[in-house]
Amino acid sequence: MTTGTDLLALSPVMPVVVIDDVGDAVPTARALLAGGIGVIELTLRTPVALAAIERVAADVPDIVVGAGTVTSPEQAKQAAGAGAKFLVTPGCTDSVLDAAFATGLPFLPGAATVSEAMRLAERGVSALKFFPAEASGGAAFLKSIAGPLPQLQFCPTGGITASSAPSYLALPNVGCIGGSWLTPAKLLAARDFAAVEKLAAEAATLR
Ligand SMILES: O=C(O)C(=O)C[C@H](O)[C@H](O)COP(=O)(O)O
Repeated sequence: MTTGTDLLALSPVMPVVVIDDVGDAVPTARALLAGGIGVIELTLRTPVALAAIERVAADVPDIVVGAGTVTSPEQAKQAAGAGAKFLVTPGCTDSVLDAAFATGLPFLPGAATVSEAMRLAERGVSALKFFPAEASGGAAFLKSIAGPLPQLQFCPTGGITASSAPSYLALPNVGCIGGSWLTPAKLLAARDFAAVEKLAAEAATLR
């Protein structure tokens, strides 16, 4: 996997995961993998996120682990150092984009408007995260821009559920969708990894 476009092809759903207890990282990754999802985005929203990436990279080599919520150049560097195989950003600035390019990792920069998407395309990006998807116009927005921007592929994320997923996945410019519904905080707090595996198995058949 070398480009953002390769990243979109890994799975119909990119699980967006918030880890509070670093001990949950490996069992969560194993549960997703057992359910048929071969990719995990660990968000840099908690103090243990980088350690969680390190553990998954070391202990669950069969899942492709990446870092989400990358909002600064330093975080891009740190995530790469921790063993992340890809980066995802909710939006994008020039400095974050430069730092992401510098890691050499595939990455999905976030965009929510046509102009943001065009600016990223000018920088050579062809796979983007569309965030926050539901709040920014949802599937109808992506359908509208497939005509003028046919070269761009998206991973819409934000407010998507198992029931709204098919309307996104049916679009020609959607490579995969992102969502946190496979790993709800409640299930992780209860360490109910069997339930995570079940949600993953359902998500794996979405496309
Ligand atoms: O953390 C990031 O980098 C984000 O951009 C936000 C996440 O992608 C969404 O919070 C996931 O959306 P939900 O599935 O609605 O929970």
